[in-house]
Amino acid sequence: MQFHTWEPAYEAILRDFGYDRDGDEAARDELAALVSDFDVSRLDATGETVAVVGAAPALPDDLDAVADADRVFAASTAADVLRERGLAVDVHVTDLDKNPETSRELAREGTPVAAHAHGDNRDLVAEWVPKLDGANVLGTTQARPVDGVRNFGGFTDGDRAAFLADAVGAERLRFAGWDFDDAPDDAKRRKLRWAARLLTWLEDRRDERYPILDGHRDLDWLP
Ligand SMILES: Nc1ncnc2c1ncn2[C@@H]1O[C@H](COP(=O)(O)OP(=O)(O)OP(=O)(O)O)[C@@H](O)[C@H]1O
Ligand SMILES: Nc1nc2c(c(=O)[nH]1)N=C(CO)CN2
Repeated sequence: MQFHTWEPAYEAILRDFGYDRDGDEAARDELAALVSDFDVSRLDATGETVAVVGAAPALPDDLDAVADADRVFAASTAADVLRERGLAVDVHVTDLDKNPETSRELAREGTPVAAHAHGDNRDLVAEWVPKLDGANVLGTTQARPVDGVRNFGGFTDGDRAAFLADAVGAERLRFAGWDFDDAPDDAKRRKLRWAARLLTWLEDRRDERYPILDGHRDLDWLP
């Protein structure tokens, strides 16, 4: 997704949460100093079904879509649930705030880690990105992309995984581990609300219907 297409969504998110754009840009620049260019063609999913795996509490009972998929893009702690059950992770999408040791292990094994920098995880980026095998790190930002730091669209780890799958040519997206009604607190609920909005936008752009969005579709925020 071109940044000018993403930017209205980004600005709506900045407004809603009161995030500081300068903070996101500073985080992006710090990440850019730590990563090298990642060859995104390594993730090519043309013609494939990608499972976009979120970390809803019911994920362990929702693994059929994962087993059926050609590739698995796992968000944050969803990667741990999959690995505990012997299921492969093809990309780990994370802002490093929950399971950075898993990111380190995956990158060491050769699995790409899409590591995201924003204004509220700069300390984590500084601490953990240098510990990851740099050959397997794809730096991402929600601000304007620079150098090796890319913006495929998306906000939470899970919806960023979906936008990444879209960007690398996935023919079909399947969702596992998503539940917009099962958030532990209000902050998470608000973030999931944006995840639902952004996925509604994605399904609209791709002319698809994702059952996880039933009862949660929202395009009213689009300028
Ligand atoms: N009920 C849910 N609770 C938590 N995450 C969910 C849920 N449903 C879907 N997800 C998706 O799973 C992703 C991973 O969840 P997890 O709680 O491990 O991550 P997180 O590191 O707190 O995510 P983020 O930093 O993006 O908020 C979320 O980013 C979200 O997109
Ligand atoms: N500035 C900022 N950006 C974010 C944040 C956050 O807490 N602050 N959280 C995210 C997903 O949890 C994604 N992006």
